[in-house]
Amino acid sequence: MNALERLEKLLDKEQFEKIKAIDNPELHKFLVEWIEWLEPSKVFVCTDNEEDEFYVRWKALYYGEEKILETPNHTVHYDNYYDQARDKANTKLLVPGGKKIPFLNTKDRDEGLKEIRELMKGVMRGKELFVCFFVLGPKNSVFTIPAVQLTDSAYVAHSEFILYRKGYEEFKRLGRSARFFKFVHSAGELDERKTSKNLDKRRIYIDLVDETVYSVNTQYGGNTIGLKKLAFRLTIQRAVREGWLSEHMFLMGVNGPNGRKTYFTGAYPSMCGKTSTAMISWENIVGDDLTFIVPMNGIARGANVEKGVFGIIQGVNPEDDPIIWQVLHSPVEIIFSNVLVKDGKPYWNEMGVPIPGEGENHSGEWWRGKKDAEGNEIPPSHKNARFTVSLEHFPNVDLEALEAPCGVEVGGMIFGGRDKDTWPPVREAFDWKHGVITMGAALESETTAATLGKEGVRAFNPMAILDFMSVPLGEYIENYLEFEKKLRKAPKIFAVNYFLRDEDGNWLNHKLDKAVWLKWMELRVHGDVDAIDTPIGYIPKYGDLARLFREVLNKDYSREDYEKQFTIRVPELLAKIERIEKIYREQVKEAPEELFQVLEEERKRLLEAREKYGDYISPFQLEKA
Ligand SMILES: Nc1nc2c(ncn2[C@@H]2O[C@H](COP(=O)(O)OP(=O)(O)OP(=O)(O)O)[C@@H](O)[C@H]2O)c(=O)[nH]1
Ligand SMILES: O=C([O-])CC(=O)C(=O)O
Ligand SMILES: [Mn+2]
Repeated sequence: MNALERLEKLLDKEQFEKIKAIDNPELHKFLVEWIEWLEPSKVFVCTDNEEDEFYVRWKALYYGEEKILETPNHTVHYDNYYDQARDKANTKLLVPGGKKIPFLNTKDRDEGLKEIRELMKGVMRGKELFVCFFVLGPKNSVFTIPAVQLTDSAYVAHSEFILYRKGYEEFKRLGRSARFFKFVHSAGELDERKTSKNLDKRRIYIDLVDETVYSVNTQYGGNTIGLKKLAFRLTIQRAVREGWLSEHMFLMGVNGPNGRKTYFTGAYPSMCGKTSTAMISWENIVGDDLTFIVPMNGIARGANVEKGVFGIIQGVNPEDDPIIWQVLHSPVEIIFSNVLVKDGKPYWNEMGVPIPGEGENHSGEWWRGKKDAEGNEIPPSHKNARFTVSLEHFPNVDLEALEAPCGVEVGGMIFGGRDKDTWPPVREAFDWKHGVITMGAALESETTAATLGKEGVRAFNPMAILDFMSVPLGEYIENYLEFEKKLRKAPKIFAVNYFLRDEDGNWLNHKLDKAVWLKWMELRVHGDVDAIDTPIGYIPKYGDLARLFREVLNKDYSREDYEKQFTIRVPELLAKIERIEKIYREQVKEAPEELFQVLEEERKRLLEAREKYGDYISPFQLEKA
């Protein structure tokens, strides 16, 4: 019996017809093998029909994975108290022979496949399996990658309908020529709150050979939403093989003088400001998490991989995030996850309005002062609580850019992280190579609640992508350096730091100051303002920033603040070069030789400047020079 014949026996006629309409034997084989193995009691195949999407939304409520909130189209979903973030330890890349690759969590492919298959045998007994088709990137474009998702979580399927473009028709159109990704997910056994129970058997295994990802005994989006961080490992591998970039970056349009619009991408680690930057109300968001950048006719062109936002809700307040606030209070389709709910209304930490002292949250029934099993006080919502919503609902979205089959020209690329004491708030690289190495490859950031484990630890995180890296780092950086050679005009590279603090631990910048840095970078892309030459790149002149603070935020910007923020901190910068060089020499090992040269040049410039001006160099001193 061939795969299609076996499928005909397994599926209802209506569901079978939907599969039969796709002429792809590889797909049929994958489906039949997994459906037989998972043993669901029911299978539903989603086409691009709206009714199928409604069916999934309804099932999320029916099975209790989501609950209705007061505002129409709003629901809440909870993950297990210990399943609130990405599980790095149990996320493994399956590679033949289990080859050790520095900084990557690898496992022998045969062993991994065997283990995951055992964990998944019959795991969907008594459950409904959803077969869903989506695409990464805009449809029918150079960016498009089709993907099929099998999941027994209606919440996961529902999230994907919000976040990705539908792909059933694309699968039909492509037939046998589709080079598609495959995702198999099961939430596993659920407890009475409908959250994954067997967390000790939580596994996320990425098969790089077969471009397939398996995820079991977890529900948290970062571990389960196939097209998000699971697909990301696969697209990084493809990008490096094919010579383009697949990045942990937002994509946004910054509005310059006289109606000019310049597109920027920005790579900051999880929970470090991508969404809050791309959402600035007077600029235009295209994407907030994942961007493909492809060279076309010598121009770097970017596209959002997704069409929705799985964003952090903590700290969203009406003053700093008016647009997100407005969308979260309108009757558009939204899934709130791991927030506090009281009388059908969602609440979250630091929302800028009073929060009830009791309700239901990620820990179950909650009251202020409640402690968890470890004795920690449980806040109203989890730090990594999120909202899931389509971008089309945001008044500041650039829909044309979102759907453009050729993407948009990338004018600038920004790197940044949580750094309390080393980098200034914004600076521009001397050139592509300088930026890629001293800003991208040298990125460090403090760990956050987006992953399980300790927070606030400074960690090496090149290009904000280390958690998702799926090829040896040296190859990844080499691909970046090569990328410039395919371009007539390379994007300018910048670095930002929103998280500088003074000696007492107070932030040196307000959350909205980033809006000013963006305007400055926009002007620099077009050569409209001068800058100060420093050992680590170009920084803004005080006068330009003071004018922009006035224009953009209607604020005074003092010379004292400027001087504090933009002081060149030579000891910290030198120590950082030491750390980074050591990591690449001793741990990464196969890094391109250019990386060491560029770091060495930067060190030399810093040492010379220190001779002349001392350890802490005022930007005013450098401006005069
Ligand atoms: N102090 C300070 N905090 C900020 C600033 N910008 C953002 N944050 C905080 O950083 C946290 C996360 O920011 P997001 O923009 O949602 O993070 P993201 O980079 O989109 O993260 P992922 O979705 O996990 O990839 C929130 O708690 C914000 O309040 C800033 O300029 N200063
Ligand atoms: O993938 C997730 O869990 C959410 C996210 O954007 C990140 O952690 O970078
Ligand atoms: Mn992210």
